[in-house]
Amino acid sequence: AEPGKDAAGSLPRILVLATGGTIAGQADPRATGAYKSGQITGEQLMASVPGLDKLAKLNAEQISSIGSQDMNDKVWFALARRIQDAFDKNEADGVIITHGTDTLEETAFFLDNVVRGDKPVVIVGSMRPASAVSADGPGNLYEAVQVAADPRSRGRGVMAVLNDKIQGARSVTKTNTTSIETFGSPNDGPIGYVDTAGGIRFLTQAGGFKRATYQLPAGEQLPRVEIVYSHANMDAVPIEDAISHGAKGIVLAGVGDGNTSKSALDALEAAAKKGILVVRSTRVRSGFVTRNVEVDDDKNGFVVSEDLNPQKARVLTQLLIASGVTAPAELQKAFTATW
Ligand SMILES: NC(=O)CC[C@H](N)C(=O)O
Repeated sequence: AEPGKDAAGSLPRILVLATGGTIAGQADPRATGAYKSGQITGEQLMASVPGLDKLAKLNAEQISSIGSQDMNDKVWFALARRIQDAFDKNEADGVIITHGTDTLEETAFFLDNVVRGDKPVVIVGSMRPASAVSADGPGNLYEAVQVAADPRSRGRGVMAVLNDKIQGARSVTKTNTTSIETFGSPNDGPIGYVDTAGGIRFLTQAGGFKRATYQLPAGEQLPRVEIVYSHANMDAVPIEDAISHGAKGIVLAGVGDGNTSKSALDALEAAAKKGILVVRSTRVRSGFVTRNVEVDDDKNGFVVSEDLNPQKARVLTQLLIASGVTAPAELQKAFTATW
């Protein structure tokens, strides 16, 4: 069969779940340079991109209309359940999520850890609103459909598609506040490229690292996990604050290789003794956090985030706490990607 089409020649069925963000944003005519996220629906978005109907049979549903700075557990759970249902009932061959770019990487990583199956899930956004000169949304959406509709995209987990690059949920991160060239994978680069003329070029095999799939916890909320950002002159106050507000886990956005001051370390050690899960990540953009280098993780009962940045380490910490995992070796293993 031709790529993207099954043996009978029918187009792949793509479910588009719209959540809001700049891709659905419009300029506010009263203020130059200002615009509002999430003003147009997924349906309207797709209608604005010529040629999509030749790539796939698209069906859009509106899950929310929010800027992704307001992304929350409720929308995450709704997305995860809808995607799983569509796959389990064979209603769709792939899913596209339209999303704001601010927390796109967190939603991608959350879904990568909870959705079962090998059908493609693509998350897409844009940096410029639909009404801007050279809006990047329509091109990104077209490329997202190309990727979601292609059988070679199976078994690759959740992928972010923006600005001609296909990036894995574990690696992808926003690197520039305003440029359209913002999403990068600092540790391992994109998993592929896509453009309207050349199609898709994957640089990696499908499959990738082994992933556990976590169950969604009952209720509409993940456990409270705080990120504490380290810096010069760091004291214990932010850690004590997190504990007094009921944090079940603390992710350290450490300096360097996940380091922090003596007083902050002492507070983290005390937190771990109380049963709070302490994960050392880093404020540094790239690299891995390594166990037992300057900090005695074995003695303190800490876990290191490896290559996961603080905001993704937070999501995994939440899922692990919700799953009742407490054994240190098992916790550490969950953070380490093995191929
Ligand atoms: N470029 C964007 O998508 C940013 C808009 C908004 N802050 C959001 O994340 O939804």
